[in-house]
Amino acid sequence: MKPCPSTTRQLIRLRDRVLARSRQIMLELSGGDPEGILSPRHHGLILRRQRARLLISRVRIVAFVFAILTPLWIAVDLAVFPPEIALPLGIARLLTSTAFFSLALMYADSDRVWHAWVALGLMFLIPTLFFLYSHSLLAGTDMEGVSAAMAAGYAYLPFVMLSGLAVFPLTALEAAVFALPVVAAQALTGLLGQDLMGWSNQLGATWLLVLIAVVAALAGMSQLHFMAELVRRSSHDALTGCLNRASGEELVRLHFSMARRTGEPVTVVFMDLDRFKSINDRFGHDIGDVVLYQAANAIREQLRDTDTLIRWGGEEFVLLLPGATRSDACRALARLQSNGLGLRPDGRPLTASFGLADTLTPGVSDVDSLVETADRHMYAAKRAGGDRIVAGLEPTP
Ligand SMILES: Nc1nc2c(ncn2[C@@H]2O[C@H](COP(=O)(O)OP(=O)(O)OP(=O)(O)O)[C@@H](O)[C@H]2O)c(=O)[nH]1
Repeated sequence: MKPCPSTTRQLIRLRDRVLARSRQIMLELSGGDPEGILSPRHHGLILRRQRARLLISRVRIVAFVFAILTPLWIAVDLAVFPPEIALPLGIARLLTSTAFFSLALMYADSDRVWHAWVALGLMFLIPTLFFLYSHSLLAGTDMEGVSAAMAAGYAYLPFVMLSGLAVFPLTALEAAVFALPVVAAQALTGLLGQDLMGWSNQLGATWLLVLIAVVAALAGMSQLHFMAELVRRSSHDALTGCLNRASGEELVRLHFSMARRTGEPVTVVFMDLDRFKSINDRFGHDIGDVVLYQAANAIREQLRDTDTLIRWGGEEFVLLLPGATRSDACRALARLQSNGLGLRPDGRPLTASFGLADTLTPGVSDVDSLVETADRHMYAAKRAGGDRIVAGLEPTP
């Protein structure tokens, strides 16, 4: 007996709702980012590069502002201090300003982590040296009234410096490393008897400085946490939890340049699910989404921790296999094919067409040609009927 068409439609609608809800629950449980699709190593890599870029740009802005502000105070020094103090202080200010200007020009387009650390180190070193010099100059002289007040102002420079820690997204350890020399310089002036505040205030001032450093470091840490979350969200595809195309492309470029430097191979696999449109057409878009999600999961489970799955767009994915030649990748993909990518809603196996290229493939000279070659091979697999791997290694018929 043939089932009544309206009952069939109702059953399909019910199944759609159940599957859509289960997909939603799965995504909610995983926070939209099923753990492991993107290894922490890769997420860390992108975050580190973006943070380094941000740190360097902030250092350069702050350095530029201080390069302008530092010499402006020369007029005040000349007005309140005697020439034997105001003149060397003025020269120190000009040197400090020049150092800040140089820092503002450094590492313009860099996203290297060690560049960011060097820039931050200089950012704190330059005013610390100025503080130590100005302090030793002013501490040896007897001053009263406005001059004494202005001289005491120099003693507060470390407080300004350490509150500036809050501007930078840093870990607790990094904040401690940058804050420690400043606290040490401030304590040193007290130990050497050069305190402009008087002994009674010096200890309390050092303690206050540490507290300010801790609070500023907490602000920097919360910035870092916020940034990590933003990077995670902006770099992932919400449906499958894979890296999205923009971040994926960045990672492919990064691995390509590392492979060029080290001579290690890296393989890019273009993968396109076969006849995916017919799933949407027959069973609806929500079921199509579930199939996509399950396929991404199936691939993830079979990847190594160092491999990355990127959703390139629609039902097209890119697999990035660092350290693998095309032959290695073919073996991994053959395993993937035999274990399967999940089922189509009608119960038949879901298949895909794979196109490969590695850094040793003839004609691959840059990252664009690497991706284009893999894409071309994938289309060759598609033209040949799908459900196959084309690596450019096959004997020509
Ligand atoms: N459900 C769902 N479908 C999507 C999504 N992104 C793209 N698609 C669909 O994927 C289908 C891709 O269709 P085609 O490019 O014709 O590819 P195909 O049907 O897989 O055919 P072959 O690639 O030749 O095997 C289209 O129906 C798109 O609407 C998505 O996020 N969810």
